[in-house]
Amino acid sequence: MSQSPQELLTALRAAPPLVQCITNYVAMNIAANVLLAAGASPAMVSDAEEAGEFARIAGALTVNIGTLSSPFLSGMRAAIEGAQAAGKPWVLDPVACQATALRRRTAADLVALKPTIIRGNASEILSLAGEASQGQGVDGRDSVSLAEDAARWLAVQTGGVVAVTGESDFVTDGTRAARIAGGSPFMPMNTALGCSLTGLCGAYAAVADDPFDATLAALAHFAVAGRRAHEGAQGPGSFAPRFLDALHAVTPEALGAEAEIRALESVGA
Ligand SMILES: Nc1ncnc2c1ncn2[C@@H]1O[C@H](COP(=O)(O)OP(=O)(O)O)[C@@H](O)[C@H]1O
Ligand SMILES: Cc1ncsc1CCOP(=O)(O)O
Ligand SMILES: [Mg+2]
Repeated sequence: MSQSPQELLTALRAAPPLVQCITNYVAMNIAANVLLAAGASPAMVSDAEEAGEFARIAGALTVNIGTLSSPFLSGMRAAIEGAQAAGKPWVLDPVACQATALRRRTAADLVALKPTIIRGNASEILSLAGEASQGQGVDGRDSVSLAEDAARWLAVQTGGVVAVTGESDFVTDGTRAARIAGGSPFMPMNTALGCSLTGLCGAYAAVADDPFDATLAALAHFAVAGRRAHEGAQGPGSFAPRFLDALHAVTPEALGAEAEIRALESVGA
């Protein structure tokens, strides 16, 4: 039986999950505040000496290659091993994976470890699937619809869930798929909101039975809060605090009522 975003937000607020975020220097503060506002408990723990131990006690792990370096990578590997040993979900954010040989190689190595969820913009998901990508550094430059087949292929390869985000979002586990509408054009003008959404996917995955339901709930929470925050915002600056407030103010009932999730036909059903 699938769990709705309303049920999952109720569960998350009842028992805030501990989410280990190995994320980039740009995102650390923003993502922590986003998770706290939504109702989760973030911890930015990345050193290899403790990352594996921490992953065993966290509800979920998120791994982000935004400011990639050897120490970060060692921490990621230790943490993934710890999460997998403890049966905890882990989420990959392949930031700018199309940009350099190091990023392409690292992202491919991490994908081979079979993340529970991969969340990226369309340019990143295309690149992960070995297709041409127009991404410019960390910014997506391709449409979500162009990356849908790449996402399905990647989901089948990993056995996990793949989320492609942009003006409207797409989620698939290779069999099921859905689109989520909402958000705000000010969101891509605020750095690290994609990274923060990856953290929130981890939070929902920690409380959900099924990572597909968790991903839908996280994306819907962002879409609803983004749409609410857009009202009255003058630009990206005034949007940012409104967005944090909206993440916090959205109740499970409002999430259920305002989420615009459209299920697509199952492949092979
Ligand atoms: N033009 C847009 N309109 C509405 N929401 C958007 C738009 N672009 C991105 N978003 C939202 O911003 C969040 C971050 O997505 P995205 O910008 O694709 O990630 P990244 O920052 O990793 O490139 C997602 O919730 C997504 O739905
Ligand atoms: C600007 C920047 N540079 C390296 S990581 C990063 C943040 C990217 O965040 P997001 O992918 O969520 O926009
Ligand atoms: Mg990103």
